[in-house]
Amino acid sequence: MSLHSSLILAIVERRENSKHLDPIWNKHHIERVEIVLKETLDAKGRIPFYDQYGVIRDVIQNHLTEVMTLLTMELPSNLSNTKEVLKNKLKIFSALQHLDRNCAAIGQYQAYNAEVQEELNKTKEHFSLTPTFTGVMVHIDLAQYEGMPVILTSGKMLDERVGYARIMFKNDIFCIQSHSSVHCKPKQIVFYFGHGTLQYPAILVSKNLFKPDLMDTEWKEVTEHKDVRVLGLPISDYYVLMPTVEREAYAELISHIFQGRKDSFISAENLLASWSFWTPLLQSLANTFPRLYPGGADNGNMLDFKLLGREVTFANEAVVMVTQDHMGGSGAESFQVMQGKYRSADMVSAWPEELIVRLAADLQAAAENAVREGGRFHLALSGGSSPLALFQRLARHHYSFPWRDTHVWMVDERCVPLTELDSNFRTLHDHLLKHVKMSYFNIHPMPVQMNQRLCVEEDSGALLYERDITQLVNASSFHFVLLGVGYDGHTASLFPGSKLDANGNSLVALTESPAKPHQRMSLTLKAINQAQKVGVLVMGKSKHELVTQLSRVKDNPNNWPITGIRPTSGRLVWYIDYDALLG
Ligand SMILES: O=C(O)[C@H](O)[C@@H](O)[C@H](O)[C@H](O)COP(=O)(O)O
Repeated sequence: MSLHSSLILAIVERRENSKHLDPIWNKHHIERVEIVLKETLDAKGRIPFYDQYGVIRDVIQNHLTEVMTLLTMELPSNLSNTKEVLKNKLKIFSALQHLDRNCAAIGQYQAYNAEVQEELNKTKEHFSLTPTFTGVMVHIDLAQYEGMPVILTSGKMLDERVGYARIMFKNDIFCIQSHSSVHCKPKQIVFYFGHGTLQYPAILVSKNLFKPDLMDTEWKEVTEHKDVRVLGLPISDYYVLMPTVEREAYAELISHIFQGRKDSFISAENLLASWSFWTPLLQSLANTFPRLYPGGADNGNMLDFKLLGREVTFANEAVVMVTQDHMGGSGAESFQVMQGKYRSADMVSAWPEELIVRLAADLQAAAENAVREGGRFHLALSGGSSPLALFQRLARHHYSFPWRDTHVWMVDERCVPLTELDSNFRTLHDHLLKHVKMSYFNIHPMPVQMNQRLCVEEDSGALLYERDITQLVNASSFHFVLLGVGYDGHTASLFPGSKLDANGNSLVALTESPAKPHQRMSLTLKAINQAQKVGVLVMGKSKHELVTQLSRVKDNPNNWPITGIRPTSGRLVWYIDYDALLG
């Protein structure tokens, strides 16, 4: 057995050997899990390596992720069956919720940049955005752990060198008077990997939780110890278990972790799963400026972070404020939302984040209005990448959105099974629907798969969808249709060159896309133009050319399908971010 596994197996063994743990190892009892590895050292001398990877790839992606999977995986029937352990760990990987930059707070110790300039021979203008500190919140999409945050934290140049995994349990006892009595105290289990105040590896269980069994001889209870505090509690408040035989492995492993050594027993599959889980977070953080911290005890509480719903932010205002100017942004006017006209319709423009905030607010206002007037809100949503930030915003910030009275329809769909990553419905589901409380009956995916085949005319999927619209939506007029626009001027799945009028009176049609997947189902211009409000969302520098072109062309739906969007009695609003508008 390799070093790494022998340390971590202690965690699994404990889980397995304790009859007390099984019933409380779930979201009902666990408040949160914290997995922490703090270092006091800097990255000096290792910069050519470190600057490419940063704290996430260096520590979080391997060591701390490994601890996380072992703490949360289903226990194998036989611990020495490495295949089963691996299978169970991979199950956790596939249940991890996608991470974006809101899920992490990042920092960089102040001297780091000078070290980079020196070791990489960079000029004084060079600024590295590599984080040397991070706190990340992860959620596991399993019924057992729903809503239970797992927090992974690591950093260089912190106040002490310590590593532990702490399971904090909910305290369901409401203490009225004597707060110092034992049952009012925090309930936690700490797998202490060493260093820090305790110095030796140990498992600590709060006395108000349960008394751990000593079923094996590998662990013994320690009752005599120095008078120290461990994670907020005097050591006398814990049952303390120590390994009986001084397992060299612990000491060695810890020193490997602190030296940043990568060798461990983790299988290639495991490594790949971890790599692909962390990559999107790194990509989304690529332009984020880390908070600078002085290092050591001087950090005070400036790296404390808080969890706000699904977001992680630093708890205190930054001491070193970094303005957008450092990033080449344009400072003061960055928060303004501008109103104007575009193609003789209304236009709202702002920096991406403010634009999404505004669009989400407009959607909520439209929803509340519709529900007030008629008890229902019919919303049709597009695919594509632009609305993702909107979906996330709605899911994370709009708790008073009237989802119960909202019907969600699709503007268009790719002819692939709804579970495929390509499917517009799948994207909508993953980023919005599964995070809000909506009735199944109000969710209307397009029937692209019927009779075990995809988008075949004779199966009449388009007709079926049209019938649903006519039956449920008053005068087949959606309250809000959200569109995107493609580089070739397509909107929904209505592409240049396809005879759009040929759809006549139909509301839904099968169409062909020049790009894969070719077959599509789409609302027609007629269906969209009957809506009460149509929003077109255009984001990103890469759309600037298109926005300029569209501002010049006349309405010509056959060449530029988006120009066919002219709501008959409704209102059209363009939501264009500054990147797309100004380039
Ligand atoms: O299924 C789709 O792809 C669409 O509904 C499509 O009309 C989309 O809105 C545009 O192609 C813009 O896509 P982006 O937002 O990814 O640029």
